[in-house]
Amino acid sequence: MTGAPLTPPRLRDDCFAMPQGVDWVPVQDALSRLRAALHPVTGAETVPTHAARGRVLADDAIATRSNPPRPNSAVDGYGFAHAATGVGVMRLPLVQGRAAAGQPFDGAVASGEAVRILTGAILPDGVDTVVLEEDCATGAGHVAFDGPIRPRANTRKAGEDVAEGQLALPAGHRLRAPDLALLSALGLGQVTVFRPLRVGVLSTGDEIIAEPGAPALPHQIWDANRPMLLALASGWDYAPVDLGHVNDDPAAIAARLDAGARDCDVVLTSGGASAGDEDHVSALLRARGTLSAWRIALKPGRPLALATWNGVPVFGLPGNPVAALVCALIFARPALSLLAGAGWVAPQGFAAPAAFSKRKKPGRREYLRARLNNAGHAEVFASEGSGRISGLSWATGLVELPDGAADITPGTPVRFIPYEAFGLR
Ligand SMILES: Nc1nc2c(c(=O)[nH]1)N[C@H]1C(S)=C(S)[C@@H](COP(=O)(O)OP(=O)(O)OC[C@H]3O[C@@H](n4cnc5c(N)ncnc54)[C@H](O)[C@@H]3O)O[C@H]1N2
Ligand code: MOO
Repeated sequence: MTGAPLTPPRLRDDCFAMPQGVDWVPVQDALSRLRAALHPVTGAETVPTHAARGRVLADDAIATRSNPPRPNSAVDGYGFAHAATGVGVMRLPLVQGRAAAGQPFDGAVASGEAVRILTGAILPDGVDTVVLEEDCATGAGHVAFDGPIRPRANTRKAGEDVAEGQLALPAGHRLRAPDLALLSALGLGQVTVFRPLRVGVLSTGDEIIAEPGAPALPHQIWDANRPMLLALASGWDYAPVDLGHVNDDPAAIAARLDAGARDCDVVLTSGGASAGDEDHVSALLRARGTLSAWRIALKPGRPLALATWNGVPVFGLPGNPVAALVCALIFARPALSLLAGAGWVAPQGFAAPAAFSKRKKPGRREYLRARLNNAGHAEVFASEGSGRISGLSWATGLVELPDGAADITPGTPVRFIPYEAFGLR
């Protein structure tokens, strides 16, 4: 061979080293840009309230009747007009009949008289106060108790929970079990909600065998990302769409992205996101989609490719399962929530003392697989290897290390974000 000798760069052996001349986008800036670029994409439909858990309100839910609709009793006891009572032992004659929930008292209670009343019963005319039955003696058609009693004691005001015309739940709210109680209590049998976001999930890679348990040669691995991402999507109450697996073949990947863009509102791919010889997803997104050339200062997950394909947002997640999950939780989750009409969401973490030591260089944010030990201190998985899937199961959350340098020793407060805070279940 002739010519100039090959001169390699100085060995750094750090795939997270920041190459010269590349603008690294801090995680927060990338999130802000993503948030600004997206908007809700699903239309609205009407569904019965009982079937609406997990759905996102497309319209404000307004109370068409007050809850409770009329003043009622909060306890089992005796009702009367407060004005006729005073200090010391009261003995009031009992009227015939009673007021019960669902069986209103027929008539009025004169001042100075009392009526038997049960929890949930509308206060009869003339009654504004109720004494607990445990505080009473009864006999010979009378009830006796020790006054004074507070005016309106043991009663509930009409509309004290929600008044007619009041906003019960705002558009954009994702309905949970207690919300179904509220809507039902207000008589709202149907709600207008966004159609569920269709989330396509596609795995790429010549080494991937799509179905676990199917025969695999030593150079082949079973697809771990697709089941994880499909389960994330359904756990977030979206409609997962299994786009399957394709080999590292640009035409096949393009065809599957076409199908995804046709049938889905957003597509999550994994693998081929970085810039290697076989990293066709990022190459395709760059050539035929609109790849935002962000290089995100993040570990793991730096190769995340954010783009649109035929107008549909595509999250080109890294193939390493740990990086795929971190990128899905940090980037896809808030973005999907926004696309689905529920607005941007940020996970709520909290400070926990570290149970580990780590010195971190400035310039990128890091997420570590973590869990709290019995003392409530955050311990981290033994390896930061991005292919160590077992660590994802070992963990109950992530420790987030800030973009700047950090020198963590046992006891240093670190931010722990439980999996639950990412809606992961
Ligand atoms: N020379 C460099 N090599 C790598 C760098 C780098 O900066 N310089 N970055 C590394 C990092 S960080 C990541 S992350 C990966 C990014 O990889 P890609 O998104 O291009 O993904 P692949 O190369 O296709 O796969 C990476 C890894 O993950 C496995 N994989 C892929 N899909 C699945 C799946 N569905 N289930 C389970 N495992 C999967 C794949 O077999 C590879 O082992 O690049 C590093 N390399
Ligand atoms: O960021 Mo790679 O994203 O570590 O595995």
